[in-house]
Amino acid sequence: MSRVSRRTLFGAGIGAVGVGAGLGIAGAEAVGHDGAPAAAGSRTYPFHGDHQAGIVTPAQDRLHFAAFDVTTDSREELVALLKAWTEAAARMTQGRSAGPVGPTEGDYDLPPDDTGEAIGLPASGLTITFGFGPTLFRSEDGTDRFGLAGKQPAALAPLPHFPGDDLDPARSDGDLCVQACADDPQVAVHAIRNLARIGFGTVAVRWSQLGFGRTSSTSTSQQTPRNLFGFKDGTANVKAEERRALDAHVWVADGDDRAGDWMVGGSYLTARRVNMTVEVWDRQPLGDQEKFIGRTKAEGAPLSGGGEFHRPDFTMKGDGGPIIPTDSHVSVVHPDHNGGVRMLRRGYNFVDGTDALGGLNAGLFFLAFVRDPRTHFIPVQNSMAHNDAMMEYLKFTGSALFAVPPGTRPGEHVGQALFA
Ligand SMILES: C=CC1=C(C)c2cc3[nH]c(cc4nc(cc5[nH]c(cc1n2)c(C)c5CCC(=O)O)C(CCC(=O)O)=C4C)c(C)c3C=C
Ligand SMILES: [Fe+2]
Repeated sequence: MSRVSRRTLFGAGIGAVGVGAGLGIAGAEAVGHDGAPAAAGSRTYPFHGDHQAGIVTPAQDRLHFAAFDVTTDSREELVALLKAWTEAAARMTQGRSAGPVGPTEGDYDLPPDDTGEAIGLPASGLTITFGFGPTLFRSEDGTDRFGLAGKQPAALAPLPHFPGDDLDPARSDGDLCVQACADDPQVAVHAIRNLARIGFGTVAVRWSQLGFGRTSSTSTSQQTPRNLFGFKDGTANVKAEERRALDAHVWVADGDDRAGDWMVGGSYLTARRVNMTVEVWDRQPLGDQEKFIGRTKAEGAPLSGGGEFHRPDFTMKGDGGPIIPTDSHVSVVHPDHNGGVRMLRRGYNFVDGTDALGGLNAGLFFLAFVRDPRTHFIPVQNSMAHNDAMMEYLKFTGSALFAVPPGTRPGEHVGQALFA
C-alpha cells in the first residue's frame, strides 16, 4: 500500500464509533506501524477528541507508563516537544510509525524516525495519554521554570505522605507523564520508547512501569478482571457509560479552579505503585481473604449477598459484627463512607522479578482519574491507610500526581491552552 493510500485510510478515522473518546475497529487492509498488513480486527481509538483517550477507553490489557524530567530551561523547546509528541502519538495510535518517513525508508546516514519493533503489528487499541506534574509549574525550591506558575491549579499539589508509604524517589513524581495502553505489550513499549527518543535532549525518563492484566473495567461491555490477590477488581468502578458520574467525579468542570481553566475537560491522575506480599496472602484462609476484601472470591459479590453488581449492605449483621467487616477494603473505600466520592480506576498488575528473599516483587500499579485529588483521592487514601485491614499486605513504593489536560483537535498540541 502506498503512503498516500495509507494516509487516506487512517485520516478518515475508519470505523470510529462507540464510547467516550470513540472506539474504532480497523479493517483487514490496515497497515501496522508502517510495514506489513496488520491483522484484521485490530482496535484503533481516535487520538483527537474532547477528552484524551486512555481514560474512559475500555481498559486494554497492557501498560507502559513513563514519567519524565524536563532537562531544558527553554519554554520554546518544551512546547516544541509537546508538538512533536502530539504528532507522533496521533500517528502511532492509528497503527502508523512514529515519524513520517518510517523505520526502514529513511536516509542510510541518519537514524530512522521510528525504532521498528512495531513493524507489522496493528494498533492493538493503543492509547497515549499525557499529563503534567506539579514540578513542571514550580520546582521544589519554588522556581517558576517555564512561566507556568500562575497557571498551576490548586489541585495539582504534590500528594502528602500517607501512613504505609515507603516511597522510592526513583519511582515517584515527574514533570511529565505518558500512559501508553495497548492489547500488545510490544506496541505499548514501542510508543514510550519512541516518545523518549523524540524527547532526547529535552526530557529524560525518570521512571517507568510495565503492567500486565488490567485490574479494572472502564466499560460495562468488559468482564471484571482479577488482581494478584485473585479477587475481581473493577466491579464498582466508574464506567464510560455513566455520563453523569463522569461529570461529577472524573472530568474537571468550568469554574472548578480559576488558575486551572486550561484543565476543563481534563482530569487528575494519581499513580501509586503498591507492592503486595502475595506469599503471605496466599497462606491466609479463603474466609479471611474474603473478609479483608469484603467480597466473595468466586463471584466478587458483596458479603451481604446478591450477585457481583449488588449494592453492599453495610448494616447487615454477621457473627459478632457487620457481615461486611468495617475494616474490609470495600467498606473503607466505599463512597457511602467517603462523602459520596468515586474515582475511575485504571490500574494494572505488575511483577518486576523477585526480591532479595526470593519473594515476588509484585503488586498493583494503581492508576485513578479524578476531578479533584483533594476531595476524591487524598481522603480515601488516608482512610485506607488508617482503617483498612488489607494494608497489612501492602507497601506503597511509588507515588505521583499529574494533571491530564483535555483532548486535542487536529492541528492542536497537547496542553495548548496551558501555554497560550
Ligand atoms: C485510594 C484508593 C484505592 C487504592 C490505593 C486501592 C488499592 C487496592 N485495591 C485493591 C482491591 C480492590 N479494590 C476494590 C474496590 C475499590 N478500591 C478503591 C480504592 C482504592 N483501592 C475503590 C474506590 C473501590 C470501589 C469501592 C466501591 O465503590 O465499592 C475491590 C472490589 C471490587 C471493585 O469494586 O473494584 C478490590 C478487590 C487492591 C488489591 C489494592 C492495592 C494493592
Ligand atoms: Fe481498591
